[in-house]
Amino acid sequence: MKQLITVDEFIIRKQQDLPYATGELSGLLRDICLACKIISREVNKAGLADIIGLAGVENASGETVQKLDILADEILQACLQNSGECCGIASEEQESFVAFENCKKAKYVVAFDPLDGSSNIDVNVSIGTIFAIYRRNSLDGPCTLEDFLQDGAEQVAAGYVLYGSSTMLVYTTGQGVNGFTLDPSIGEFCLSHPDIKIPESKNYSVNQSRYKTFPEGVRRFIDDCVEEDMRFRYTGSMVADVHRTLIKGGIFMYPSSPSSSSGKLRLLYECNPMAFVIEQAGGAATNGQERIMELEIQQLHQRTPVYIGSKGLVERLSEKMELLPNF
Ligand SMILES: O=P(O)(O)OC[C@H]1O[C@](O)(COP(=O)(O)O)[C@@H](O)[C@@H]1O
Ligand SMILES: [Mg+2]
Ligand SMILES: [Mg+2]
Repeated sequence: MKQLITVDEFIIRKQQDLPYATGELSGLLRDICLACKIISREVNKAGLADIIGLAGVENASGETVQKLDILADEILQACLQNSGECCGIASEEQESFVAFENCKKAKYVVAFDPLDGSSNIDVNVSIGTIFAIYRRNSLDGPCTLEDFLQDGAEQVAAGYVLYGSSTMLVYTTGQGVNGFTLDPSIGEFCLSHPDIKIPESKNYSVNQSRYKTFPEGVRRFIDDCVEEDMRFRYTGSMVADVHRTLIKGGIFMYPSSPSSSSGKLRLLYECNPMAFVIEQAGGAATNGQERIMELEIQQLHQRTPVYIGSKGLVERLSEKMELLPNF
């Protein structure tokens, strides 16, 4: 029988490679895994329970919130608050960050998109959770806004859980990327994709229906993709689109438009964590001019255009954007 390595076992082994590590980050990663297993269970039976549909409110980004967005947000917050390793959280579904009174001495803060791709919930297309972990600037008192407003390059760990044909955890602590598939019969994430490297390939992923609104450089790049018979794929869930890009290679794009000069996706809990994963797998992530993980962040829900994937394609796109005026 093939030897199973659970994510807990994997984290413990990695921990032994770092003699100075105290186990707090490992504990935090395990708490995120627990929360995502609970979310996965809820997602799988969502059609049977009364949790599909609109929550009747808008979030800080002005987007419609679904009942499952709120449930996932509550599950993550509860698991992290109970963990003792997390000093506070920032979430897509909450206007401001939450400082945990019971864990003022904890070293880490976590930013997350509790449920990504929520427009796909009611049609059974893959959705996910994205998370980013930062070390606090100072351990005095409760966490502050500045603890969350750090460059993506300061991330200590980041990753996502994809609720797809199987549930999968993919994460990095800055030493490569590993993927774990949830075995529902034993309730454990087991190592299935060790040391993931993103290949170069001819796949592109973008919301084509917005083509006319894209900057000219992006339009010409997409024209080349069509000309070269590249494979087009787009689900409308960033987690699913970036995961496919990670495994099969290619580029995922969410450009700016005249009505939204910063695009749609959020830097803190969508673009930075995905950029960390993709870069650690050998790929690249840019806003068209600068590396995503070096962008200055001033607000929790700040948006950015994003072009992310295989290095060669991201470089080609950046060159096109440099040559052509923005609009
Ligand atoms: O419908 P559009 O404009 O293509 O946007 C799709 C994008 O919006 C998102 O759904 C935004 O994320 P949320 O569902 O977490 O708000 C991404 O997952 C996805 O890439
Ligand atoms: Mg999202
Ligand atoms: Mg979301």
